[in-house]
Amino acid sequence: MTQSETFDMIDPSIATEMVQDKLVASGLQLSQIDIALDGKSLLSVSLDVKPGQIATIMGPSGSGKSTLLAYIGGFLASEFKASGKVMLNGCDICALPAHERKIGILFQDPLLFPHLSVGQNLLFGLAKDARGSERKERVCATLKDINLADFYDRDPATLSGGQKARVALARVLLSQPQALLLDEPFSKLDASLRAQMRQWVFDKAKAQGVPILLVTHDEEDAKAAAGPLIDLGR
Ligand SMILES: Nc1ncnc2c1ncn2[C@@H]1O[C@H](COP(=O)(O)OP(=O)(O)OP(=O)(O)O)[C@@H](O)[C@H]1O
Repeated sequence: MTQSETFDMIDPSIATEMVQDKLVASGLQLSQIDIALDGKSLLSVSLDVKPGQIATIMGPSGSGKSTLLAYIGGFLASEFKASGKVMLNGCDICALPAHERKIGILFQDPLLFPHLSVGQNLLFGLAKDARGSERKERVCATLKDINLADFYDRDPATLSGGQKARVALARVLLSQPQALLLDEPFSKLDASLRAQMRQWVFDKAKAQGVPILLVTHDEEDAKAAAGPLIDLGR
């Protein structure tokens, strides 16, 4: 039975509501997330991040920013007690293991596979739907996009910090995640590269309609993100 046949069988007003429910549910919703450590509440958060929107998480050191990302990503350490719902594009992902959540994550220190070239690192990130020669073409187009056109065969160990950050971000985006969690990914870059990278990743995420959660200490990042802001220190 097709979806429209299913809708034909029920009251049209209910069908409209169902369609609207689906539209409202796209993006990333955190509902009453409560995380505690050693019996004490660490954070309580509710947040709605729409497709292509960038939400910023700020707060002092130790306030739980990385812990919140770990909960959403599905790799929270067992020392924490957590409750609350994480909905991604209409699905409750809390019961899924990390590798099935379709969430891209990027940390402060970009990790590239040292035994693979830059191009092979990007091939590894590429979503499985791309095939054969199309795979290499997409990787080469991406390298051009991040101003590293001649870097396909380069050893990642020979890259500068900014170049590594660009490759790591590109690899995450090539996997076509449904949401992106960024844990201070620009903090080791100098001011001009930081602004350039920030713009690049925000533009890409907007184009792909991916909701982003950005952990940062930088007011400029928060201003550029221009989405909802959660301050865990308040
Ligand atoms: N595996 C763990 N076991 C026990 N406590 C932990 C664990 N990981 C983190 N913590 C504690 O949880 C609290 C929140 O840590 P978290 O790393 O989320 O803070 P943060 O806001 O990201 O800090 P920063 O800005 O310094 O990175 C801290 O008190 C930290 O010591």
